This record gives sequence, structure tokens and C-alpha cells, in this order.
Amino acid sequence: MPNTQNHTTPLRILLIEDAEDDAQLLVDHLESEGLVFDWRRIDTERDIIVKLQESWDIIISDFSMPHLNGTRALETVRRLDPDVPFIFVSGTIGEDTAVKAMRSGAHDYIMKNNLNRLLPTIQRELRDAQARREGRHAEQILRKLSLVVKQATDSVFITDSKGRIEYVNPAFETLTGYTADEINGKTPAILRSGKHDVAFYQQLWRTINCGDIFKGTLINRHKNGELFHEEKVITPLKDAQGHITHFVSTGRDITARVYVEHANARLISILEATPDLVAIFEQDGRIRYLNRAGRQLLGLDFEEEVSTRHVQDLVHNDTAQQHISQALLAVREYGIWNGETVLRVAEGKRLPVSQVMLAHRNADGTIEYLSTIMRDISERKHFEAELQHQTNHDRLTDLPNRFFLVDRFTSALEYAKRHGEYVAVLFLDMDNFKRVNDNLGHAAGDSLLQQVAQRLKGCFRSNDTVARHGGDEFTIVANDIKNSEDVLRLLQKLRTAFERPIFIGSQNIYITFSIGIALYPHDGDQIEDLLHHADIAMFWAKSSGPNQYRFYASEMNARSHELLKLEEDLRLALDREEFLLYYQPQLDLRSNRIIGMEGLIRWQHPVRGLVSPADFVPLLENSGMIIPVGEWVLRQACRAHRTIREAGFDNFHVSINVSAAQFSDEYLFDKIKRTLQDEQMPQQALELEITENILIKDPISATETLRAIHGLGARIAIDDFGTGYSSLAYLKRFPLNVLKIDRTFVSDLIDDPSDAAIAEASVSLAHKLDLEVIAEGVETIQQLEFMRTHECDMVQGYYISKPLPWLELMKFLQRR
Ligand SMILES: Nc1nc2c(ncn2[C@@H]2O[C@H](COP(=O)(O)O[C@H]3[C@@H](O)[C@H](n4cnc5c(=O)[nH]c(N)nc54)O[C@@H]3COP(=O)(O)O)[C@@H](O)[C@H]2O)c(=O)[nH]1
Repeated sequence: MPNTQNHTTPLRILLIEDAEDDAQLLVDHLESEGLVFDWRRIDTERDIIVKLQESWDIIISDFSMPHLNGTRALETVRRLDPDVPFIFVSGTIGEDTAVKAMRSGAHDYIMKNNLNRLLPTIQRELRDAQARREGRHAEQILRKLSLVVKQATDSVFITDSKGRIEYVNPAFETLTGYTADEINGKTPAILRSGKHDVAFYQQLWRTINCGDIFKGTLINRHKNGELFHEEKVITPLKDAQGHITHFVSTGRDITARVYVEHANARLISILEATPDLVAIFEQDGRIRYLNRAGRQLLGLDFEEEVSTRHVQDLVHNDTAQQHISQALLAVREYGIWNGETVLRVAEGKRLPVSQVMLAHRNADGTIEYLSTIMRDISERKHFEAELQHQTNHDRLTDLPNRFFLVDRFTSALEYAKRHGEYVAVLFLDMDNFKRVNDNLGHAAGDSLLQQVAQRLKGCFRSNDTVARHGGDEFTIVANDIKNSEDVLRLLQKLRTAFERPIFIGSQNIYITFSIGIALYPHDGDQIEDLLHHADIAMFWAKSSGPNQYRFYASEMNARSHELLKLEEDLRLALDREEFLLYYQPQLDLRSNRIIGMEGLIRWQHPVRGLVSPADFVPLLENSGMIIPVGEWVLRQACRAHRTIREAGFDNFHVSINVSAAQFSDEYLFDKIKRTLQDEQMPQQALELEITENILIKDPISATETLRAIHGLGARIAIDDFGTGYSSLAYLKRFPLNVLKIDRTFVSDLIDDPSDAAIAEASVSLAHKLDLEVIAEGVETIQQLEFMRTHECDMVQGYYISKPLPWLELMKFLQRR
């Protein structure tokens, strides 16, 4: 017979039976019915307690036992296992007892003499026990589920198949504002917002009525009228036959997310529309997003291009890049940075911008990204610069005003202190301004001041400052002043600039100034002191009459006054033919003949008498007048030589001095060539004396000029040899003919062995270089004999003759 049980393992049956035979009888019967099972027999309450530690599929118990009564056994079993099927099999149990036993938890009772009913009863009880277990399990799950639903943050409601709400969870109540009591029995249509059309709901119902799951976003309306967005899933529930019995709706409130998305979209459209540059970038500066204004400014069209850029690429130069690096550090540290920088925009142009940089942090405080907004401040900058200019400059003349002057003055003093130079402060007061203003009116006065300002500016270098002090007063701060002569040159420049009149209306107005001068550090090292002293000096100048200047330090006044006057006179000297050329004879020690002469300039001043070249040649050189005057000397010397030639003197030369300023005259060569031709001068009869400085200052151009002159046939002598820094070896590089030993070595050579040694060595070395040697300043016979002994070729000096005027020279030559 087949085993009727469902177990794959044998059933486990516990027999509570005192009679072993009866137990065996029962076992035999069940086995004969085909039941496969394990079994145990027990007959005490203690055994029950022990055995029920194990699991049993069914318990079959006798009712009347000597040591245990059936009711007691049932109670003990039920206490330990409420579910296990319990069947009484007894020969003695009466109807009443059996009913009572059933009420106490027995599942059935069977008479021992009617065991046929036992197997079906066992099978039925096993099934029922299984069902009970499953039911209880289902109940537990349901309880858990309902707890989950109750505590869920998603809103849940359940309707019947007609859509009438049967259950809502607390989240639903919160989301919709309706309580379970208010809404149970109603349909979800109560939540409709009017934002979806009829077709939308028809589609929803069609889906779920077909047994499919609906997923979608619904806009519903809260009890208070506000809209909310729900991400919804509606699942139909079916019974065993597949009929829909319920619908379960779960919904997630996504209103905030929808708003954020809307807000983001809105934000992006705002960022794209703003004229400010907005960038979002990584901590290291790589750009994630650059708005339209930014892309246009930088000429970047594509997102890929933007993403390869660095925020530092946006800015103009190294300084701005450093700025941004510091900003990145600051924003990481403090979360915000405010500043200004300069953007590099199209065509390498600069755009000043104000900038705010922000750090955006994650919930844990780490930085997620950085953002910056930059605003074009070029107009403001322009305005600021304009304002700054207006603050610093005089409205009428546009010259720096006195406040800005102090600024520039401070820098000038700092520079001069560092470089050991002078700074000159000139205080200028126009002599005749009041008259112009009174006679021609204020407009003319203003125009005059403007033109004067322009002319003053033209006299000075850009690092000097010409400022309007107020009214008709101007202050000038001049840098790079090496000595008082430099100041005089400035004064001369000023005078020259105002030699021309200023044209106002229909009038020519000549302008003169009273000028006070103070020198740093001579007259003070504080700005206020220097300005005050220049002012005082101006007052002294003014009180001496118009067109005067005064140094604050009186000793400078005398010297500078003299120099300036001398310079003024010098300008007229050439036209007035006040220059003379003296000649100093030169003796050839080999032949004992006068073989040449040096032309030396003199100035016959109408008042001062004969002025030494030492006093005016430097002025000629500084003013550039040496060029026309030097040309005069050349012509004069060549003419004199012509007369000497014509008087029968052969093999005679004339030397003249050529200064550095003449050497930079690009026409020097042409002038020499032309003069030689004009005076039909044998070229080798002309000797040009140059100093070492000319060679050292610009050796390349000096070589070129010397070669050209040498090429003409003229001789070149190196003058003042030994006073400069050159050596004979150095001189070898130049085309020279004569070396002139300076008179400082000659004057002491009798008493000073080192001078004697220098003179001796100079002669010997010069000869080795094929140069002739002439010693100048020979005043005694001893000096002359020294030179003769040491084979010097020629001598020049008072011992032979002082420099002589032309006629006296001729007499001298004839005498010799
Ligand atoms: N560029 C030009 N420079 C010129 C010119 N004429 C002269 N000078 C230079 O001026 C400096 C002074 O010249 P000067 O006062 O004429 O002095 C010369 C001689 O008088 C003087 N000398 C001559 N012999 C003696 C002497 O025995 N004792 C003594 N104490 N002085 C003497 O030496 C001067 C000659 O110098 P040098 O030119 O070096 O031969 C002077 O530097 C001239 O160069 C000119 O036309 N252009």
C-alpha cells in the first residue's frame, strides 16, 4: 500500500501508552496501512517534557493510564507545543470525556477497536497542522508588512477593485493632508489637481485594469490646495482565480526634486543670459562650466574646449595668474574670496574685472566644486583712473598738482638717496602774468598758463616733474643731477624755450620767470624743507628784478651766475670774432729745428680780457658749441700753416685739439677733407690731437673715424698720454702716429724717479710701436736734456716758447 503522507522523511509519531502491546498493535496497524514512520513510546509526564524537546509530527495518546491521565498528558503537550496534532486512541474514553478532550485541544479521538479511522485522521490532522503553520507564517509576514507600510516614507493606499480606498498609511496622510477616516471609502479622484487631462487617467485605469503595473509621475493636490508631484507605482492584486481584488498604490513625493530641477534649469538659463562671466570649476582650477558671456569673452565655442581650460587661462598676465592662485588658496581655506583681476580677452586685450569666488561644500564639509562670478569693471576702472588723474592734476594745465608733486618728489628723493645723486627743485614764478591777466582778461590768462605749461613740459625729461603750484607758480623736480652745471643747463634750456614769444589773441607775449633753486642734499633732505628753500630763493630772485634765478645756497649763485653769463657770451663770441688761435712751437730734438706748432684757442672777452681755454672749452663742449668753434680752429690752423708754407718753411706741421664732442660729429671727416682741400694743405702737415677717452668711450666708431682721417694722410697724436686708463698695447689697435707725454710726468721727472721711469718707458715703447714721441710742458733745460738723452723725438713747452699769437709766432720762427 502506498504511503499516504506528504513527508519525504518518515513521519515521527510519539505514542503515549503504558501498554506496550497496545502500542505495538497500533504500530502494526499503521504499518499495515502503508504508513512509513518512526515512533517512540512514553508513559510518564516527565517523558513528555523530555521528548517534546524534539520535534514530532503527531502525538497519539491513550486516555486511561496507571501513572498518567490523558487530560493531564494533553495539557502538558499543549503547554510545550500548541500546534502538534494530538489524537486520543483509547478503549475506555466515553462520549463526554472525548468532547471535553477535544475542547482542551485534542484533535480527535478513536476507539481502539475501530482503528480503521486512524490513518485518515492522521492524514487530515497532518494537513491541518501544515495549514495552521502556513497561516501563522502568513500572519507574521502580514504583520511585518503592515508595519513596514505603516512606517514607510512613501505614501501607500489600497483600494478595492472599484478603486474605493480601504487603507492609507501615515505617509499618505502627511502627503495628502487627508486622514484615513476622511478618505476611506472614497476614490483617489479626490486628489486630482486638474493638471492631467482625461486621457491620462483613462490610460492609467486601462493599464491597471488589464492587470499591468502603472508607473508614472502624477501631479496631485493636497487637501490645502497645494500641488505636489508624486512618482507613483500602482499594482493590481489578484485572487487565486486571477481576478483583480485590490489595487496597491505607492507614491514618492518628488516635489522638491522637481522644483530643484526646475530651479537648476532656470538657474542655468539665468547664468547663460547674464553679462557677467560665471565659471564653475574643480578645486585645482579646471573649468567644468563657463557661461555664454565667458565663452564669448574668451572666444571658446565648444564645451570640450571649455573643459580643457584652467581658470588661470582666463587671466591676462603672470601677476593676474598669481592673483588667481592666491584666490584658490584663500577660497579653499575661507570659502569665499573677493578681489579684482584682469582677464585676457579677445586679441590679447585686457579686461579688468571684480571677482567673487565661492567654495561649494558637500555635507561632510569637503569641497565639491568652486564657482566664480566676474564683472566687467573697465568703466569703473576708467572712471577711477580719471578721478585719480583729476585728483592729481591741475584742471587748467593738466600738469601734476602740488599733492601729486609731493608723491613724485618722494620717489625722486628715494632714487637719489640710493644712487648718490642730486635732486633739484626749481620754483618758478612768472614775472609778467598779472599784467597779461589784467589787460587781456582771464581767458587770455588761462590760455597763457596752458601754453606755458606745455612749453615747460617740453624742457624736461619724462622722469622729471613739472607741476603747477597754483596761480602763475610752477614747481619742477629734476632728477639725475650730477652737479650745479646740470642745473644751469636746465636753466639755459628754459631760457631758450621761452626766447620765442607766446601768441595770445593777437599779441605776442614774452615770458620770463623768477626762479628759486634748492638742491638735495645740499639744501635739505626733506621735501618740505627743499620746497620752502626753493620758495625763499625764488623770492630773492624776484626781488632782484625780472628774469633772475637764485640758488638757495649763496655760493652757488655766484659761480652759476658767472657760468651762465659766460655761456651766454660764448654764444656770441664766434660771431663777434672774439676767438684767437695761439700757436706753441714744437722742437725736433734730432735736428734741433722747429718743425711744428700746436694751435691753442684763446677767447678775447670784451670785459674779462683773455679767457683761458680751461674756463670755456668745457662750456663749449657741454653746450655743443665746440662743433662750430672746432671747425673754426681747424680752418684757422690750416690758414696759418698756408702762410708759414708760403713764407718758405718746409716740413712743418700744425696740430690741433679735437674733443670728444667733435668726434661724434658725423661730418668731422668731410670738414677736415674740405678744409685741407680749400687751404691746399699737405695732408701729413695736419695733426689731430685726441685724448684716450675718445678711444675708450666708443672704440669701434673711434677706429672707423680715425681710419678714415688717417686714410686722408693726416697724422693722429694721442694727447695727455698716461693720464687715462689705456695702455700702449691697447693703443696699438688704433692708427696713431704720435704719442704726446703729458706734462704732469714731465714737470717732476728730474725729482721723481717714477715719473722719469714712466717718461723713459713711454718713449721706448712708443718707438717699438713705430710712434713718434713728443714731450709737452718742457720748462727747463734739464727736462729737455732728459728727453734728448732718452731719445724723445720732439719737445714742446715754455722752455722753447709759450703759446704765441700769430704775429709773434711768425717773428719767433723767423728768429730761429
Ligand atoms: N678742443 C680744444 N681744446 C683746446 C683747444 N685749445 C686749447 N685746448 C685745450 O684747453 C686746455 C688748456 O689749454 P692751454 O691753456 O692753451 O694750455 C696749453 C698750453 O698753454 C699748456 N702748456 C704748454 N707748454 C707748457 C708748459 O711748459 N708748462 C705749462 N704749465 N703749460 C704748458 O699746455 C696746454 C696744451 O695742452 P695739450 O692740448 O694737452 O697739448 C688744454 O687741455 C688744451 O688741450 C682747442 O682749440 N680745441
